[in-house]
Amino acid sequence: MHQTLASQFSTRDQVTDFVVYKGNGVKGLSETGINILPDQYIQPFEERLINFHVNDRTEESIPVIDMSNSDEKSVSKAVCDAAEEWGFFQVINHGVSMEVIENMKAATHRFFSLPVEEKRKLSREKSLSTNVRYGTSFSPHAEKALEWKDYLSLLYVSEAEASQLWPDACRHATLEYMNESKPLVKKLLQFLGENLNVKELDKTKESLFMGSTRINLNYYPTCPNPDLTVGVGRHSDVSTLTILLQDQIGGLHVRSLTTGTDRWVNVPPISGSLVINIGDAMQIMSNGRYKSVEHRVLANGTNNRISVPIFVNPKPESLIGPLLEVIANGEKPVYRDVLYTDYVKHFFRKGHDRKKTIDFANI
Ligand SMILES: O=C(O)CCC(=O)C(=O)O
Ligand SMILES: [Fe+2]
Repeated sequence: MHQTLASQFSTRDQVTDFVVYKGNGVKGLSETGINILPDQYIQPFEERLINFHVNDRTEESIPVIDMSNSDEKSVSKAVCDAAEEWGFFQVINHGVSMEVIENMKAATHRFFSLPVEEKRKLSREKSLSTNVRYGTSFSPHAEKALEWKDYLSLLYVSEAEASQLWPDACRHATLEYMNESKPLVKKLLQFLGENLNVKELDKTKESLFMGSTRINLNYYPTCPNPDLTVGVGRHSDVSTLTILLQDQIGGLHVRSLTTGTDRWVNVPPISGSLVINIGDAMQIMSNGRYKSVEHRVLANGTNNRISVPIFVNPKPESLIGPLLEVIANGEKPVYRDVLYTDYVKHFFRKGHDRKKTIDFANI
């Protein structure tokens, strides 16, 4: 028989202790069989799904771009158009093998299936490095309401560091997936750059566009009251570009820019595809031409879901602002130059808050 929340935990603090501090995560909480959502996960009314018009018809979603003939002008044009009009698209025939993708998904399940004592070694309190962190929600200390998600976040520094610090359960598959996706990342950045008059992805531009990489393994367990909470709250990414692998469960929603009103579209899972989105750093560098768009993840009442975003970021010490190539023609800059590390700190200081992070770089 399922335990109720009341029989397992008598106070709100006991739930937080079990999930956040003891390292059980929401996965552990879900697996106790609780059938009532604890208070701290109840999102404010305006953040709940009921308030959004979501267009579920698959023909009204983000573009799907076939990368198989990527030398053709039509492909780079489709990428740049999608970056301007949606800020989000899916790619198929992208060059990352199905085997590598399946191994990455299996590795994610393998990591989250580890005993709590193993995962907890990588918690904020215990991890040997800030570059490797297992946690839950987004910033539990800064959030008004918690989010129904656990994660492992890995900042890539070098193969040597990864082989020392990354968990055995997922290290090999994660490195392989990151390496295989690199040509795709470069190609997309080349397309987006050329369209902004950046002639070449030289060393300086590589460091600015893709100087550091973070990969997250996300786990969204089954939730007792999915309508009252979220998997991830509305936010835009702080990356240059994000490459997202999602499984077949679905639940990612993207705000639609084209319809003007507060409309959202569902991103339907397509087997073998990768979801690409523009992040704030790219919106700033393109002086607002490419859009870093709000998205959110629903909690799910019947299934566990996983996703694996690769955040392709500027180097932390990079100064990011509208590119000279963009403003050379007299275009007025709408963002100031900011140190990327300051921008990221600003993002993590608070809970998810829609598109507000980018105001930090407003002129
Ligand atoms: O799980 C997903 O589909 C998206 C996750 C996400 O938006 C993020 O980690 O920034
Ligand atoms: Fe995101």
